Amino acid sequence: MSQVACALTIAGTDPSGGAGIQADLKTFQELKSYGMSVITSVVAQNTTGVGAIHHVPLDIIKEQLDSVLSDMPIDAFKTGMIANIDMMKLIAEKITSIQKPYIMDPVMVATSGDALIEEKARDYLRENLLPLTTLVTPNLSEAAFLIEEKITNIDEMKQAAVKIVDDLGAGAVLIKGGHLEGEATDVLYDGDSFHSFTVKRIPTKNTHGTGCTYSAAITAYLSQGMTLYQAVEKAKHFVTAAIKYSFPLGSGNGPTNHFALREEETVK
Ligand SMILES: Nc1ncnc2c1ncn2[C@@H]1O[C@H](COP(=O)(O)OP(=O)(O)OP(=O)(O)O)[C@@H](O)[C@H]1O
Ligand SMILES: Cc1ncc(COP(=O)(O)O)c(N)n1
Repeated sequence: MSQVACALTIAGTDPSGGAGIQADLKTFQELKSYGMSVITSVVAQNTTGVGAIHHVPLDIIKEQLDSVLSDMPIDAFKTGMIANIDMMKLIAEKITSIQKPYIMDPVMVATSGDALIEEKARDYLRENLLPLTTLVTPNLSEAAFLIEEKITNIDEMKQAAVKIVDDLGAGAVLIKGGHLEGEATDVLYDGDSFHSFTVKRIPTKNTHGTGCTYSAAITAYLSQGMTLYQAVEKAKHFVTAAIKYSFPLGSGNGPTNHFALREEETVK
């Protein structure tokens, strides 16, 4: 590692600051990794939903990747929104040279329900990008899409986890249970053993960007050399605090609070 741990995100944007690249960079900064970003799509969105999407031209995505990869150290990286097959092909080709932990947030729809990737790109993602991952972090509906079966409880989350790693070829999987009833339980499976991470559900509608923030926190901690288990454990703590201290900003689902660890310090 260089003087500072370096983390890269390859994803779409959120001008309202709660999700996408903006959430990733805030999280990297807050957790003390040096943050870098390659933008795939410029998304006009806020807490209420998505207005419009401009896909960055492929040659400019390539130039961004080349600029970072040819000059900067990378200790871990993540992908978020990758809207279509052409972008996925390019990114798959470029990231194979990185040889560092790769965390994929298989973003498909925003909290608001708006689609963020083309339907036919989902199969490409499963078949071509998933096998390159160190960790994939689907929510319940993304995991259900990956295995083509419904998931309605923790046992089914575990069965899905085994399929995603053993059959589909992910390095490891963290299935997020934020959309289940009751406690917020996530299941980590690394091909060997299971770990569950459970917190009491926080009563809030301000969950815009939780998935992005969580996977960015895991990426930051992995960039600092932690084991997968340690990184997920600490990231779960971070995202839970970010939800607990979330901001009631905007008129839809407000953003999580990336200063949350500082809030915890002040109430100690
Ligand atoms: N109300 C809540 N209280 C506590 N933890 C929560 C709550 N909602 C979600 N989580 C946790 O937040 C993390 C993100 O999970 P979630 O399943 O919501 O992912 P996501 O669907 O990708 O995110 P988003 O809801 O932003 O689209 C997980 O650790 C989940 O358990
Ligand atoms: C550019 C971009 N990427 C991802 C999400 C998903 O956000 P969430 O974490 O709320 O599901 C989003 N709304 N916008």
